[in-house]
Order: sequence, then C-alpha cells, then structure tokens
Amino acid sequence: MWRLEKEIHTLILKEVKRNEETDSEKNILQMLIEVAKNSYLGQAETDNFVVDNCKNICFPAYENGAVPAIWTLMLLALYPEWQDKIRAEVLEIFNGQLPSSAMLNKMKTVSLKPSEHTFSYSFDAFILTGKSWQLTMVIYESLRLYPLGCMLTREAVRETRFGGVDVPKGVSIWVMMMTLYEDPNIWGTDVLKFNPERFGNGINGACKVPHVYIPFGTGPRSCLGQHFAMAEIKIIISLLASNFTFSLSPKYRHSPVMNLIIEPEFGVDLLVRKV
Ligand code: HEM
Repeated sequence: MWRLEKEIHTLILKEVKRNEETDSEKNILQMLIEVAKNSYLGQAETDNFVVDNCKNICFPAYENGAVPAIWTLMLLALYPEWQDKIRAEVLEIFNGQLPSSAMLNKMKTVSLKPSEHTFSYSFDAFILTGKSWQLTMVIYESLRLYPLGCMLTREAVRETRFGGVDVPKGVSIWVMMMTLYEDPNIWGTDVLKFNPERFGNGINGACKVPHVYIPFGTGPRSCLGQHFAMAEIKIIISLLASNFTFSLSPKYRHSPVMNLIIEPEFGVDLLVRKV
C-alpha cells in the first residue's frame, strides 16, 4: 500500500513538472500549483497539497458519473413511458448525429441568479429555459431517489447555533440526504414514486423547501464536477436511448448498498434491444 502511495505521489509530481515546463493552456493542475505556490506552505507541504487535490478530483471522476447513469437506466427500464419521452427528445435534438456541446446546451436547463440566493449555489437548477429538458428532469428525479452520497458533512469552524441546537466548535455535522429526499412534507405524498414530472417547473416547483435538493452539495465546496457529470450522464443516456430499448432482466436484484456511494449491490442487468 505504501509503495503504491509513493508511486502515485511520484507520478503526479512528474506530471506537475511536465505541466510547468510546457506552455500549455491554463488547466486545473496549473491553478492548483499556483494556489500552493502563493501560500505559506513549504516545498513538501506544497507537493502534498497538489497531490492530495489531484487524488480528490480523480477519485470522484472515476465512478461518480457512471453510478447515477446506471440508476437512471434502471429507472428508465422500469418506466418505458419515460424511455419513450427521452428517446423522442434526443432523436429530435441529435437528429442522428453524435452529441455536441451545442446540442447538449439545448437540453441545458436552468440557472439561478446568484443575488436571489444566500448560498453560492452553482447547481444550475432553478429557472428552466428551453423546452427540451425531459432528460434533465429524469436525471434530477433519479438523483433524488438514488443520491450519490448518503450524507453531506460540515465541521463547525466556530461555536454556533443550528436549528435550535448549540453546536460546539469542531463538531462534525452530517446531513443525511435520504431524510431530505423522502420527506412527504417537503415533496408531497408521492415522495417515494419515480415522478420526473415533479421537476416540470424546476426545483422550486418540485418541493416546498428548494434548498434541501442539493445533489451536488452547496456553497464554495460544492461538487467541482457537477456540470461535467450532468453532461456525461446526458450523453450516456442519450446515446443508449436513441439506439436501444431496454427493460429490467429477471436476473436483476434490487439492492442499493451504501459503500462510499450508493451503488446497486449486484449491478443492473438489462435486456437490451436495438430500436
Ligand atoms: C452525478 C454525479 C455527481 C454527484 C451527484 C456529485 C456529488 C458531489 C457532492 C454531494 C459533493 C460534496 C459537496 C459539498 O460538500 O457541498 C461533491 C464534491 C466533489 N465532487 Fe462531485 N459529484 C458527482 C460527480 C463528480 C465528478 C464526475 C467529479 C470529477 C470529475 C466530481 C468531483 C468532485 C470534487 C473534486 C468534489 C470536492 C469539491 C471540494 O471539496 O471543493 N464529482 N460531489
């Protein structure tokens, strides 16, 4: 384990050096290096800062787009009427071509005027624009029923009072996603049903307290890959839905498990047919 750790450390620093030597376009790595260099950190700490942040970005990039896409496919397999709606939408937008960013922008949805909100809310989910957002509604509903992480954590950096409770400095606060997403007082009596239509008027229309819908977290440390992840999931689902119909295989065993993220324990077996 230590050998692997050391090897990864060395590999990342090699890439850092290569990156510093080439006059390439500004990328995340260069931004990380700049932040580290402009800080009070010594050389070893600077290296650790860059390496740790690289790992922090690579780790979620590996499965975090794939698992929500798999849950969405499972739900679409269960609800063929939504599969048909998605297929019609993507066939109209993509018109037999591979998805481009301009096409994805047509499915792009929503933005929030920052001044209307106290948090720096970067998840683009409040004002629906355009008319092609059925797939986005399906993904939002899928992320509500099967959130990627089961909790969001924050540490009290100073003594504070939170919802009538005194919280001492240093205490970790865990926000359990499922308690937010399964509350009928917030989402209505059909809270446990797959109903993407609830997002028809954006998040404000979907629930009584829109700030509780935070699939990508909130504030300055919200998900770095949220727009990438949404684009990735849209591309995967669009390509599959426009070429295939799919239903759940009798082999499928429904068993969401909480590892680091909420995953289907036995995978998702689908029966797939060419359209
Ligand atoms: C649908 C897919 C994804 C979901 C639902 C998701 C969700 C989240 C959540 C809830 C957080 C914690 C935010 C907070 O504490 O406020 C987070 C953090 C993060 N995510 Fe994602 N994520 C997804 C995909 C990705 C992908 C594909 C990447 C990388 C390419 C990524 C990179 C990160 C990073 C680097 C952080 C830490 C940000 C920081 O600490 O400043 N995520 N994500």
